[in-house]
Formats: sequence, C-alpha cells, structure tokens
Amino acid sequence: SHSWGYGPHDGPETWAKSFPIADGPRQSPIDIVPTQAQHDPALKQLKLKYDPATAKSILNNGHSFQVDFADDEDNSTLSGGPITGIYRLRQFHFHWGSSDDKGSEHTIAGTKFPCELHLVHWNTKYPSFGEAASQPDGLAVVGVFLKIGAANPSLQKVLDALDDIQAKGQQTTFPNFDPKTLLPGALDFWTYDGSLTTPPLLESVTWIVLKDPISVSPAQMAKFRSLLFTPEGEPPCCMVDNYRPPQPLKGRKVCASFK
Ligand SMILES: CCN[C@H]1CN(CCOCC)S(=O)(=O)c2sc(S(N)(=O)=O)cc21
Ligand SMILES: [Zn+2]
Repeated sequence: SHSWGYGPHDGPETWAKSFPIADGPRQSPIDIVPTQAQHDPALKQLKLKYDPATAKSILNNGHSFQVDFADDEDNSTLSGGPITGIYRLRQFHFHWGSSDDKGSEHTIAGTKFPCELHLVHWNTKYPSFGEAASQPDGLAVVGVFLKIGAANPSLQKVLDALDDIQAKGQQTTFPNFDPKTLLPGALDFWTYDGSLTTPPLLESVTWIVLKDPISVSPAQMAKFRSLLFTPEGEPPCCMVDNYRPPQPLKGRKVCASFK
C-alpha cells in the first residue's frame, strides 16, 4: 500500500519509487523568483466566492489536517485569474515546519515561510473531483504564505478545533467557516502549471500563489506542531516538516498578475 510520509525512510526523496511522476516535467512546489516572473496583463482578477455554510468537517489525514467543504453545488467557487470556467472549493490544508525558519512548500527567491495554506479547487467541466484530479486543467490550488507576526483571529478558529483531531484518522464537524477570512487584503498572485505536492503528485494543478502573506503568531505555530502524524495508540510522532522542497522548473514560465 502507498505508505509515504515526510521522514528519512518515506519522505520526498523516496517518493519517485512508488510515484515515478515525482521526476516529471511539471512538479510542485517551485522556488518563485519574482525578478524572473513575467507580468501578464491578460490575467484577470481572481474571483473567490465562498459560502461559509459549505464548510463541513476537519480531519487529521496523517499528512496534514484539512477542512472539507460540500462541493455538490457551485456555492464556494474560484474563477478568473489564469483559469477559465468555474472551479469548486473542495478542501483547504496547510504545510508547516518544526521551527519558524522553514515549513512552506513554495519559496520566494529562496525564502522559506513557517507555513503555507492551500485552498484546493476542481474544474466543474469534469463530472467529479476524482476525475478532475487526473486532468491537466483539473485542479486549481491557491497558495497563501503565513508569516510570523500578530496572532490571526480567523486562523485561531481553525486551530481551536485541533484538540479534537490530534491523531491520524480523527475528524470532527467544522460548520460555518468562511475561508475568505484567511486571505490577505490584496490578491496579487504568481501562477504556473504544476502538480500536487504530495503523492499521487498528479500534474493537474494550476498554481495560484498569492504575493502577500497572512500573519501567524509563534503560539499559533506551536498549535500546528501539537498534531500527530500517528494514529491513537501508536508511539506519538509530531506532525512537523510536512512540506515537499522546491522542484526543478524544467523550462516553465511563471506569470505575475502585478507589475
Ligand atoms: C494527503 C494527500 N493530499 C492530496 C489529496 N488530494 C489528491 C487526491 O487525489 C485523488 C486522485 S487533494 O487533491 O486534496 C490534494 S491537493 C494537494 S496540494 N498540497 O498539492 O495542495 C495534495 C493533495
Ligand atoms: Zn498542500
């Protein structure tokens, strides 16, 4: 069975054995070099329309934790930006480090952030999420960097639920949450064609990485690090450093929505 992780024996350097696409032409994340990104005036404004009523539950999946959304209707959607059509919000999750000097997946000219938020959307031109996940234009993930600063009240609502999902496989209800409150004021972004950053590493993601970070306090970072990779009853292993390092650009262009 595909037991992959982030440790020395099952981490990103080993994934190509079970998932050969790990060495593919459009892998994620990447190091974004702002001076080498091309401003594309044709890029539309990002349109994020989220209905808090679609928030359903929060789950520790043993790799991260995710907030899952009802995606049977067009109630929480992404459109505009680099994408055509309408993509539905499926879930959001995070990647973070064991210390504040690392944790993000994308980097900016080599700079790592302590945490990165991913909002996962799928293209409604396909009949289901699973079908979309295998198509080159099937998914669109909005990435948001978290930077150490003031405590983030909206993030705190998410972190307050972590006590109930400490171990792998645990989940609880998480109603009435508006993910828009986790976004920075400006929606300037970089965009490029990439992949899932975890197995199955499918090359089906249009990445939309926001330029501006949101804040997270040191105490809030400690809350992320209180989660466990391991299920109840197994020796506990702290959920930290659940990030894949930047992958080769292999000739891809990174476009910027801003000058
Ligand atoms: C732990 C597994 N993470 C996966 C799970 N999903 C893929 C499931 O494939 C179904 C065929 S997902 O589409 O929700 C998704 S998005 C990202 S990321 N870090 O690139 O934003 C990883 C993952
Ligand atoms: Zn992710």
